[in-house]
Amino acid sequence: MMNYPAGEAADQATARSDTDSTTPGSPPAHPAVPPAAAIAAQGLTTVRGDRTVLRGLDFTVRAGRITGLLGPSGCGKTTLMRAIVGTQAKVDGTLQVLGHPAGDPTLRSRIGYVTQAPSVYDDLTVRQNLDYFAAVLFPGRAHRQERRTTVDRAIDDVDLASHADSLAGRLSGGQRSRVSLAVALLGTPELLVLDEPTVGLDPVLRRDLWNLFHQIAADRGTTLLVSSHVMDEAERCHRLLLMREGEILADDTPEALRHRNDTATVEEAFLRLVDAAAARAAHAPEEPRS
Ligand SMILES: Nc1ncnc2c1ncn2[C@@H]1O[C@H](COP(=O)(O)OP(=O)(O)OP(=O)(O)O)[C@@H](O)[C@H]1O
Repeated sequence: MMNYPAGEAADQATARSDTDSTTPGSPPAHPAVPPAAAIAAQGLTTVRGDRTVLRGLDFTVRAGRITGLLGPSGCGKTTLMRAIVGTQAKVDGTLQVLGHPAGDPTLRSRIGYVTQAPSVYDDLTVRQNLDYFAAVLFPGRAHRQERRTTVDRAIDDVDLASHADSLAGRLSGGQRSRVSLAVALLGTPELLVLDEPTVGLDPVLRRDLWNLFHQIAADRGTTLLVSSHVMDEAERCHRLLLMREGEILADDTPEALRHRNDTATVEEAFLRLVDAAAARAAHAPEEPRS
């Protein structure tokens, strides 16, 4: 894998510049120049089957930053990501992505989406998989050199040069996930939506992938929205959206979350916010939950 600068120092430096907050109860800060929003949601509600999975979400995701979408299994992270990339039905409210309504056809080439299940062809090699998707993105003989350069770069990005000629079906789970990520990187998307990209990876690979995410954000100006239910990954993000049961509990930097909740870790801050939300719900009038 490419040799990336230490992620955490870079995170802390950039996190310090993201000091405003939309967590309920916190004083609003007013930066001189409001940061651009890559994603803006208002009243975002989604029903799946007979359940309301997202419940009136209001949030923004900043351009050029890494935003972690964290919360327990089943809280609605994948559903929210599907809404953002335009593959989720029954989405109500307002959801603007890169200045367009989510799902707008012009967004297709501007967003890279990596689902939890790797979407690769097992009977093709790593390079053949990437060649195939590159041919869709950059068709024709005129783009031959561009295809080759882009495929080489994507393979290098995810540290699979030594497996470029291996069949995808013979790779480990983590390696197949990285092929999926390489596919998403081919078109140099402005927004990368990554659904639990580090699940099942060993600590060294997880660190290397997070360094890659920071490199992509810093060098290419890409906005990354990365879901995880592993709270220690929270510290690697510039900003966090903490979710629980279809609601956003906090939208802030890791540092501000720890500070405001007077905790040593984001995980403890999250648990405090969960307890506070449960206490509020216990005192609120009964509402029907579908
Ligand atoms: N196809 C579906 N039909 C009906 N309900 C669904 C469907 N897919 C997911 N759900 C429900 O939507 C809720 C949110 O699921 P979602 O996959 O968005 O959660 P998640 O936070 O991504 O979970 P995980 O971390 O386990 O991937 C869950 O209660 C789930 O049961």
